Amino acid sequence: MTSPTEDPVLELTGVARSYQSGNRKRTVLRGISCAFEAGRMYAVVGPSGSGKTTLLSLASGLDSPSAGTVRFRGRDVAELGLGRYRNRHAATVFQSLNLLTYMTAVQNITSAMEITGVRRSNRSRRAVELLDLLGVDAADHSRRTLELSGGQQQRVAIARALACEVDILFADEPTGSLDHETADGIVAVFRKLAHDEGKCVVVVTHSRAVADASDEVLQLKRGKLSAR
Ligand SMILES: Nc1ncnc2c1ncn2[C@@H]1O[C@H](COP(=O)(O)OP(=O)(O)OP(=O)(O)O)[C@@H](O)[C@H]1O
Repeated sequence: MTSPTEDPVLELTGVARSYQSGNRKRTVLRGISCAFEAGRMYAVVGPSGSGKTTLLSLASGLDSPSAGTVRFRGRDVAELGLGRYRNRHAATVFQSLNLLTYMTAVQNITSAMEITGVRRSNRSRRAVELLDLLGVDAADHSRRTLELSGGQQQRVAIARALACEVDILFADEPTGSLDHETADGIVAVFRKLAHDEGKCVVVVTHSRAVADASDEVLQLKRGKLSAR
């Protein structure tokens, strides 16, 4: 586990998340403190129900903690605004990918740019650059994503997440539905984004291979972090 450094890109301090169910309160995460740096790939592992996706939701600004703070470059994301944090700094690739399957690979990315404010005249060129970076064949750029393989769809979803210059990329079980070889290709993409592009990559995974390929592993057990 990374201990807080002088300049982490993302830092969680004393983070807890509880859910109210009727008159019962259930604490899913408690006292989570950890720091993430640019240029590194992290895996969040742990048994089913240990709170991995909940942690990802808090770190990525999709949800707010019941206690504690999430800081992006030293600034509380609640103050920054969760929407602004997600649009400008931290993107998430969901298990379901959420691609618009009737659109081409390029169109999926350029439509995401409409929301994030990349200039219209630059969108197609930037989309092609991102698809190239992620190893999507040029012939597949203008195919509807419905017609692409699972591995290629995953690459398009990652490219779309990078549609604006985000610093942090989160992914929830990105290799869960892929065969070993395709999964290895996706892991190589994450490592490249961290090590060559300077992104902070945080992946929730059940895969030992993904954990082994990461620079650091955060192990969750009964809502707490433990060193692996
Ligand atoms: N919105 C919610 N309301 C109530 N309980 C929730 C909510 N979201 C998650 N939980 C509970 O929090 C616990 C942790 O869920 P979470 O999805 O974070 O686990 P996980 O480690 O990602 O599991 P898996 O590996 O199976 O995906 C579970 O018991 C779940 O039922």
